Amino acid sequence: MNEINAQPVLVAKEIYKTYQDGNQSTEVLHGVDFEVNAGEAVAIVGSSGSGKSTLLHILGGLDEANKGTVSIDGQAIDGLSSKQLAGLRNQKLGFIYQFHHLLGEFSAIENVAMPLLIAGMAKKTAMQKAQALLERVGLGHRLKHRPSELSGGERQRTAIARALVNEPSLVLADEPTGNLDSQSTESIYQLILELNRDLNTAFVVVTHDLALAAKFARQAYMQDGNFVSKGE
Ligand SMILES: Nc1ncnc2c1ncn2[C@@H]1O[C@H](COP(=O)(O)OP(=O)(O)OP(=O)(O)O)[C@@H](O)[C@H]1O
Repeated sequence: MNEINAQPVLVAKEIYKTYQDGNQSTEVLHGVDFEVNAGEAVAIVGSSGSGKSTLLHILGGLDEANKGTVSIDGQAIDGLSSKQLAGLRNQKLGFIYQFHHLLGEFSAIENVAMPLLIAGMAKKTAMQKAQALLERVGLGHRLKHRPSELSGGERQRTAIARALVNEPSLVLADEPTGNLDSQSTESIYQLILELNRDLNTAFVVVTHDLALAAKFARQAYMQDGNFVSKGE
């Protein structure tokens, strides 16, 4: 890894999160520290309820911590207005969820172009970029298909193309293959790792599957709301 690559793209310090449910409050993250370098591929693993999704939401600015700081590419996200945060998310981050969240009334290429159009890019250029990425994820023959006309694996490939179209520094993925069969799961992980290598985009992927996590350069293990060393 060279000097430039070693810059952190994400720094989270002392993250605490408490959920309030009526009178009952439950602390689910207890002072989590987490750092990701540019171009790194990290898998977060841990048992159900250990706090993986909660942490990922906070890292992506989709949810707020009660305490602690998160910086993306050197910029603190705490204290940003919702408009500034939306702008930062659009520029710096990509998200892939278990469910694809594609817009049903739009084609694959339109779905992928959407973040660029939102960011103000001219439609022709946005569509060209979207097409190039869909070709890169193996969907050059499905550009005009709507989500309902795609297979589960194809929908997730479209969602991956959409997450990458803004050339983010970091992609956050929460169980991106949770709804897919084992063959599609394998090929989606293969694709994620290829894109990580080729585009030098950092990926943080939450999975409960240790065999899939092992394919990543680094594994981070969560247990009861904090990271632990392997085997703890
Ligand atoms: N909105 C909420 N309100 C109250 N408690 C919540 C809320 N969201 C999550 N929790 C609780 O926080 C804890 C951590 O949940 P989280 O979804 O982060 O875990 P996880 O490790 O991602 O689990 P899984 O692998 O099952 O998705 C769980 O005990 C969960 O019940």
